[in-house]
Amino acid sequence: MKYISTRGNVNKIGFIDTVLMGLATDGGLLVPEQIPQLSEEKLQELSKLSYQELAFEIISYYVDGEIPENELKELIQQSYGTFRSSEVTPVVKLKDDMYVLELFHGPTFAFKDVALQFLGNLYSYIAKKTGETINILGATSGDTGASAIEGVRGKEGIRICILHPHGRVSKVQELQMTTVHDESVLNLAIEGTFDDGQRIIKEIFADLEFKNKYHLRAINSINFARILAQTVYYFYAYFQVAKEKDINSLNFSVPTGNFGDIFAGYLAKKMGLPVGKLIVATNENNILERFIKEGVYQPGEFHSTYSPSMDIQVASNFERYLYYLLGESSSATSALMDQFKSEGKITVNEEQLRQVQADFAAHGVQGEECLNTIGKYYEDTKYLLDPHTSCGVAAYEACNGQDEVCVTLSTAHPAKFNESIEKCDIEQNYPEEIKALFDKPQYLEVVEASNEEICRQLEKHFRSSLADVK
Ligand SMILES: N[C@@H](CCOP(=O)(O)O)C(=O)O
Repeated sequence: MKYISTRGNVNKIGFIDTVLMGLATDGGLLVPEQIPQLSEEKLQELSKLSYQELAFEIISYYVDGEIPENELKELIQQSYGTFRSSEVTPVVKLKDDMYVLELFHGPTFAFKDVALQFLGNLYSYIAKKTGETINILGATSGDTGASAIEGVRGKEGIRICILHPHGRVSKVQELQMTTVHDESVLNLAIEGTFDDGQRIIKEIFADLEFKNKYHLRAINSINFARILAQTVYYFYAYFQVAKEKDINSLNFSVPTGNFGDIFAGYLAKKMGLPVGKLIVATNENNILERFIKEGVYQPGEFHSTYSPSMDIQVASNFERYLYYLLGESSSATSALMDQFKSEGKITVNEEQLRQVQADFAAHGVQGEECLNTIGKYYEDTKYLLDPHTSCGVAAYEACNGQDEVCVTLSTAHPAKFNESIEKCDIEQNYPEEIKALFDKPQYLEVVEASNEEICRQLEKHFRSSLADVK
């Protein structure tokens, strides 16, 4: 298994180099040269496995022997041993035709833990094996930050810097990131939006001299390892639903911001999992909904919403999908990404739009609809949705067809978004870990959202790594 760039200007590399490269050096995203195809018999076999066993099987296709089997198994056990549910990502039935895939049983109560517990351990493994210096740079709209920090804190030889948009994440999200008192962790609250942070880190990664000097590594879903670990739970959910229902295919409704989570579902489908519709649920920041409905990918006005983790205009993983939409043509992908840079939009032709609509359905959820859905499901089922999951459920209601069965991805625990839940007049019980955050001091720096300022901060934080250069 080798990896190539969506823009075609990176020599083929293996799995560990892919993890270390993060953003491809030509500015594109790394993808597997060929996607493994699983037969029906293989799927049958996989359906009998525990989450950890399944993760091992799926991940092995992509690691392709670069990590010895027993060590990969150990990495996976370590990563999911921190989850509060023995099933890791349990499936809960809410309606006859709708299940919720609970992805929030990890240490920071968000779906990001599923991949970032694994990636944190993987980075630590690579650091130990190869002596590579791991200085992580990431951007968050709320959930990735805490999850990434939790995934690597206390691990020898790893430092991390996370950018979050100042005042635009929920209080719990902010506390989860900023109450970690560890000299290897730097939290920068930027005066701007998540898109500013994501643009800045991508520009810094593209400055290869700076990236190499400070050994910068990616933790966001630009890193293919993130997508890979997230693919596992689509398989797991499918197998759990298939155990109790006779299904030929299964829809998934996915709260979507950076397009990484839903792209993992797209990858599972390409591997042969019988996925029906992949439903993109957005909030008022609906660039993806507009693209799927109209074929034009163009950022709109930024909105602060009840689901802050999805307050994203430019979705990182969109380029990975574009590459497949364009028949795996790196020259066509580069041309469209160049056009996006110069004109600020991408328009696909009618035939391509038909393909997009065969791959995805979409629904943009407005604030009121998000809160009403939380209220309605709480009243009807006593199940409390967080505002992101609520967007997913509202999108299932809008897009799931008759006789179709859907799994909605529950991306976070409602306790992370008390501001929104309180608006629904619902009182919730907070997990002890979250309650405890409110008594802790915070460590963060509020900084201007400029490349110069962020580089200055990184030089300070990662300075000692210069001595470690191999
Ligand atoms: N929604 C994310 C934004 C970053 O996305 P990622 O999947 O690329 O890490 C967040 O909560 O931070």
